[in-house]
Amino acid sequence: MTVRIRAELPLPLRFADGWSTPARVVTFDGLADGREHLALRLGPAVRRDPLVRVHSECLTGDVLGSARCDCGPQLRESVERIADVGGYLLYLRQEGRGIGLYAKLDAYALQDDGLDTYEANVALGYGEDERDYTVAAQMLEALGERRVALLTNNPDKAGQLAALGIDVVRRVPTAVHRSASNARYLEAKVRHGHLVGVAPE
Ligand SMILES: Nc1nc2c(ncn2[C@@H]2O[C@H](COP(=O)(O)OP(=O)(O)OP(=O)(O)O)[C@@H](O)[C@H]2O)c(=O)[nH]1
Ligand SMILES: [Zn+2]
Repeated sequence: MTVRIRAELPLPLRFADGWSTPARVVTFDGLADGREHLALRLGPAVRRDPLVRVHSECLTGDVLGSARCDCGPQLRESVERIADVGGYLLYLRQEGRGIGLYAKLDAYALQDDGLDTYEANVALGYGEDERDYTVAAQMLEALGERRVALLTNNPDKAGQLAALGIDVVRRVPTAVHRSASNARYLEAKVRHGHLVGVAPE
């Protein structure tokens, strides 16, 4: 089934500190997994290579302000940077690197006993990272954007999108949002190939 835009409408954003930006939210029909993924269209319209952030849902970090990860600050940084130059934020409903919210919280309990974020997933019987970016590629195609600059430190995300037919012309690193509470989480990401704090070559 071809993926099509279902609706697009204004969704002005205002954050707790008062920073605000106009935005448009886009919904889709026909996405591969039938879940309610969203795109936000932000900033000026650009003719080539929009800046795109593919953000996986993290209820604890994005909504509640959990300091165990860097998702909340990355989401805010992404919205601001895309609003500056023009592009999209794709908000994918694959919580906990695809294992779900309760399983992620089970994994947190194991992390408190000494496992890292990836080992904890495996101890629970899941893959280290179960995310699949098929729906992100489908959303970009429906938006008419096959060439993008991708805001990420995660080479797997860029690699999966490229394998799905999206031309990632540039990787744009995100800032490092380090704190005492998320330091071990970020170190585990680096051990698994994330380019945290590394500029693209
Ligand atoms: N299973 C699991 N998922 C986590 C944990 N901490 C954060 N997540 C999830 O990880 C996802 C965010 O992925 P990250 O690896 O932080 O970042 P990324 O999006 O792959 O990489 P960047 O694009 O560079 O930010 C969200 O779905 C979070 O819910 C954890 O300890 N265990
Ligand atoms: Zn998080």
